Amino acid sequence: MDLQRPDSYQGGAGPVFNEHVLHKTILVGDSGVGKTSLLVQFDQGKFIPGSFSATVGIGFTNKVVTVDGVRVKLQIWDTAGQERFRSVTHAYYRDAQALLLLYDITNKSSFDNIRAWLTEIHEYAQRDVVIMLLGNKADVSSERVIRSEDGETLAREYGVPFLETSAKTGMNVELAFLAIAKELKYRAGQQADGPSFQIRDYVESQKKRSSCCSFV
Ligand SMILES: Nc1nc2c(ncn2[C@@H]2O[C@H](COP(=O)(O)OP(=O)(O)OP(=O)(O)O)[C@@H](O)[C@H]2O)c(=O)[nH]1
Repeated sequence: MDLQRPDSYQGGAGPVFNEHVLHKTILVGDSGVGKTSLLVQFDQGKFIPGSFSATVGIGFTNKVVTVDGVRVKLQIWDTAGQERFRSVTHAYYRDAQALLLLYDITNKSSFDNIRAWLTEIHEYAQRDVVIMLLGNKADVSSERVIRSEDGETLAREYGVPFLETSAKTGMNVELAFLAIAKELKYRAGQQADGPSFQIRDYVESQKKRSSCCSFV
C-alpha cells in the first residue's frame, strides 16, 4: 500500500476531529507481518489476499469505536516496516498514546526483532505509551514457528498485553483495538477514587471468554 500523508493531517500536537481529541495509535513491526492487513480488517472487515505490496511511508485511518457506551476516536497510523523508512516513522512515535507491535507467527526473525522494536519504542515514544504485542497470521497454523507461549512469555517480561490475531479471519482484531480504546478512555477520564482498569487483565479475561464459549 502506498501511503501519503492525507490532506486532513494537521501536524503538530494532536490532530482534532469534531472538537474531540483523537487518540493516536500506531502499528509497528517488521515488513510483511500484516500491519496494513490488520488495519484493513478492523476498518473494513475484509482481507485482501494476493501479492504483498509493502507500505511506503506512513498514513492514517480514523475510526470511532464505542466502549462502555462512550464513543472513542482512534487515529490509527500504519507505518512502513522496512528499515529504510525507520527515521520517518520514529518521528511519529512521540505523540502516540498507543502502539500495537506485531510479529508474524510464521516468521522467526520478526519475533526475534521485537526486543529491538521495544528498545526503539522506549527511546522515541512517551514513557506511558500503551503497548500491546500481537502475534499475527495465527490462521496459518501449518507454518507456525513461534509458539503462543513464547509470545506470552515475552509480553509478560515487558509487562504488556498479548494476543494472537489473524488479519485474514479477523480473530482477535476487534478485541485488540477495543482493549486499546478502553485503556485510553480510562486514562482520559481517570479519577482518583474511580474504578481501575487493567488492560492486561481485560485482554486475558476476554481471551478466556472467547476460547471457552464464544462472545456473548
Ligand atoms: N494468512 C494470513 N496472511 C496475512 C495476514 N496478515 C497479512 N497477511 C499477508 O501478509 C502479507 C503482508 O501483509 P501486509 O499487511 O502488507 O504487511 P505489513 O506489515 O503492512 O508490511 P509493510 O507495509 O512492508 O510494513 C500480505 O500478503 C498479506 O496478505 C494474516 O493474518 N494471515
